[in-house]
Amino acid sequence: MVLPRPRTSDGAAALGAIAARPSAALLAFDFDGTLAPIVPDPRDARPHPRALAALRALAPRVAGVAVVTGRPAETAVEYGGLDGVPGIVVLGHYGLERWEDGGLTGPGAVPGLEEARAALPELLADLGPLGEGVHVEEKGKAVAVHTRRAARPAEALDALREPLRLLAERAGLAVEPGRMVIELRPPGMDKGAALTALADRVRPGAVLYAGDDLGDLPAFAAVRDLRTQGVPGVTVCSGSSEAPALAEQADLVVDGPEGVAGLLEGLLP
Ligand SMILES: O=P(O)(O)OC[C@H]1O[C@H](O[C@H]2O[C@H](CO)[C@@H](O)[C@H](O)[C@H]2O)[C@H](O)[C@@H](O)[C@@H]1O
Repeated sequence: MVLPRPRTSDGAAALGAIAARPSAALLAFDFDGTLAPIVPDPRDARPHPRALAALRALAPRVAGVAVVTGRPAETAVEYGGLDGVPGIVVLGHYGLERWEDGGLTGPGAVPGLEEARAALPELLADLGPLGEGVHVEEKGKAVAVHTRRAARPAEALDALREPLRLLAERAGLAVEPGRMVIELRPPGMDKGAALTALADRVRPGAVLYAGDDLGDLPAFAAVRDLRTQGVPGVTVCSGSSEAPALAEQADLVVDGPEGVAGLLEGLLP
């Protein structure tokens, strides 16, 4: 398989370094929209079969493989079949949780979440007909309000922004906007801090991070920061029409999870 060519010289140098010496590379991926194609019901999300197969094959050859996701870590492990990827680390809830070798670590109850949960039914009812099809994903340590299945998903999302911002402020939670979703989650962690901590542990010779959504921007910034410390890094956008801001900041844009699968296959011997 041929490797795609990043459009930046930094990205090209990093991908070249990874291909030349995979044993020193840290490869990290977002789950939904990057490894797993976007589907209407979050419970149906599963990795692209070729991406998962390539990840399994690459894992023993690299310094580290990680999934950094807004999902609870155990949900990503279950939906992704990630316990079949040797040595993988799964950082859930934007890095608050860590799953490794079958063990999970993370914080306990989240202050303010109960208050947010209790307020959601009335807040959604206030949307009127625009709210039909809007649904709440219960994530244990966060709640996500999804509009993908509404008749007018983008309009419903826009109508929810301010009420959810105010609710999060009252409850002391962070607002995480995404692809037809707004999440209320614990503050104080993001994918950038999660990736930085992981890189501190792995001490890679080069890093690749692939994502598809706004929540991945801090991880892109972490890759750029690693570059300033002399660690080559490449940011990859799993492209879609829903998150143009991410494509603008990526060294390499590929065509969704299928493109991510092709990239991983290109790294295989
Ligand atoms: O960090 P990620 O792994 O990308 O998780 C972010 C959110 O992804 C999920 O929602 C997205 O994928 C769903 C399934 O394809 C889709 O229906 C939804 O519209 C997308 O926003 C997940 O349900 C959320 O909990 C994650 O926070």
